[in-house]
Amino acid sequence: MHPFFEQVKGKLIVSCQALADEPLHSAFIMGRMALAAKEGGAAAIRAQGTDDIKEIKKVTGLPVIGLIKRNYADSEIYITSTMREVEELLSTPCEMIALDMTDRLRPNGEKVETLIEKIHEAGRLVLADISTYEEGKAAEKFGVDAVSTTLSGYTSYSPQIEGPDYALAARLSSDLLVPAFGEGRIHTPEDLKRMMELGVWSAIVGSAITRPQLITKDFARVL
Ligand SMILES: CC(=O)N[C@H](C=O)[C@@H](O)[C@H](O)[C@H](O)COP(=O)(O)O
Repeated sequence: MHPFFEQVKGKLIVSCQALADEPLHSAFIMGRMALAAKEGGAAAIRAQGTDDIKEIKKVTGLPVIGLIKRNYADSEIYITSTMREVEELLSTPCEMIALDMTDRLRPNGEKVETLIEKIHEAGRLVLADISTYEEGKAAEKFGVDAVSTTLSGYTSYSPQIEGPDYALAARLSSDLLVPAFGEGRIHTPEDLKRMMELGVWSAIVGSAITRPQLITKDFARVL
């Protein structure tokens, strides 16, 4: 097994992302955010964009799951959609690349197999971001190294629930041979604990730690 998996087993992975329309959009700030996450006990970082990934690696030295969010007119897929994003990510030192592996058409009709092959040839790991159990099973067949519940609630056909998709995480953890990560709407330490107790390999927390505009909103809405 790749050392990455030993490093993150039973641990917290923190997603440090701020897109161009978010207040903290800046590689410098994401580097500092990731350093704070490291000080707090994060075992790895999930990050968006080549500048952020390079800065986070330099500042923290932690393992990084890289992705690029980019919208295309002919597809709903936006997380590492095409070979263009894969090649950009391969220019960074990230250990693992997260790919949308939902059952939806990719831009330009590109095939996910080609992307997986390219990533593996470069000696990196593939994380499948999925929204349903069936997509997780299919991703495993495609030869990915791990799956994450990232997109549950973000495809039209997955359950639209407020909290984390514990049921999906539990099912994937018990049925798949590859590690399953719990991700998406883990808002509190209690949520994280429950997710881990379901048997996930590790869990990824983003907004509740690294999107202060959303954290503030949560406080402000009770007033
Ligand atoms: C759906 C989507 O695009 N999720 C993105 C995936 O990279 C990120 O915006 C999330 O922050 C990440 O998945 C962690 O989830 P949460 O922020 O809920 O803890």
